[in-house]
Amino acid sequence: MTRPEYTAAQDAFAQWGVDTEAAMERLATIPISVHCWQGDDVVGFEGVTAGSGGGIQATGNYPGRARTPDELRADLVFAYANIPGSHRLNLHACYLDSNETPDRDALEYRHFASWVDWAKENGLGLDFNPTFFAHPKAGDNLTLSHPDKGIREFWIRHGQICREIAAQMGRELGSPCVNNIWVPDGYKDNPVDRMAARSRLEASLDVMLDKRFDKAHLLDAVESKLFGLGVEACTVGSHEFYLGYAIRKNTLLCLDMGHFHPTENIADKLSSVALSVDEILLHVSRPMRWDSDHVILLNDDILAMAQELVFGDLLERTHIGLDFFDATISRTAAWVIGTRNMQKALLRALLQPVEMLQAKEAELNFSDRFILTEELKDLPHGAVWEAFCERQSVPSGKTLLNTLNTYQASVADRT
Ligand SMILES: C[C@H](O)[C@H](O)[C@@H](O)C(=O)CO
Ligand SMILES: [Mn+2]
Repeated sequence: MTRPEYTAAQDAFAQWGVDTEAAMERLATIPISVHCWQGDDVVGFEGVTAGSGGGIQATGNYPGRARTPDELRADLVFAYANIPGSHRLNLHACYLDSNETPDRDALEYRHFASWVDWAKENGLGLDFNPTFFAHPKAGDNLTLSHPDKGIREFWIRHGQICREIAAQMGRELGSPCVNNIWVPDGYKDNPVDRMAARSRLEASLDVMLDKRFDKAHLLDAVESKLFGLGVEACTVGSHEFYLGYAIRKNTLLCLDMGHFHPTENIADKLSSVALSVDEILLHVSRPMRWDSDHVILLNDDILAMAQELVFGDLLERTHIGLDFFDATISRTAAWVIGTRNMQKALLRALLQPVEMLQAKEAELNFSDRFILTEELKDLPHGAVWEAFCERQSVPSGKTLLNTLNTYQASVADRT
């Protein structure tokens, strides 16, 4: 039954020429790649306790951390049931599901086969990431750019294996698997040979990415970063490095919202990058003073990002992934609320009278553009979101609060 609040909202938006039905239909088709690592504080299932390393760190000791693949999958099933639409799972190589303990250069598809079966059962797509951190051979915060050829070759092999695994995942699921490459490589203090380090990274990537795969199965992405804990002076894979690399090698470019100077506007980068690369991967995140990976809020940064995707007609060639991890709150709540915030931002963007706004700007009528953008903020977006959740059979408001708390209570005794 249609609620009167939705009917009123539909009329309010129609007065601006906006079709709420079309907006909801479009939103339902946008997959979000939910990151596995929010569920267990980036620990993984290798059975070693190396810690996340590489300058990334989950902080907090909230009860309920998933300790096994089965626990993580149960938590994910719960999370997806409370997120409207059909989505993807973004898996890291350190999340293998096996009784064996292969090193990173000995991983095989079969170590991840259970994830693929589970993804099939749950109608999910899979994305993948080689894990270049939390390993003795990454102890110097140098991997693909390490001066030691043996260490570079170890990580190249890991990267090659991960591409094979990702391609097979894509093949099995009939949906291209985005395999994202992020390396922590960098220097705490000012290096004196940046050129050598970057040349080594480039050469390693070239070898790793040499084999061609069908794009229907595998999409390679490279992720840049400004700095991390312990690599404050120089990150080898900087934004300029990877922007150039992605253009030259025709890979996706991954823009992580926490990987730039805190005053930079990441939404502003989308249109610039999209003119030179075919497809973009986003790691939607929330940095606070540094790459702190806070759970995303429905804030101006996220709204601006969603607006650029919609206004710039970039949804078809942008893969929306999430990258946050908070261990001070319920991890399943973090997944659900964070993912829904991304969707709410997209819905708000889809509910804008884009052509009207763009026409005002083209006429240089900045006063009208200003008046409109501010007045439109008062439209009843919430009623459309409620209707969307209802149609997708997921709860909202107090029911969602209770659902999240009940599940959290059921996992709180994990030690
Ligand atoms: C776990 C992820 O690979 C990692 O967060 C990476 O994407 C990143 O953003 C590192 O800062
Ligand atoms: Mn990231």
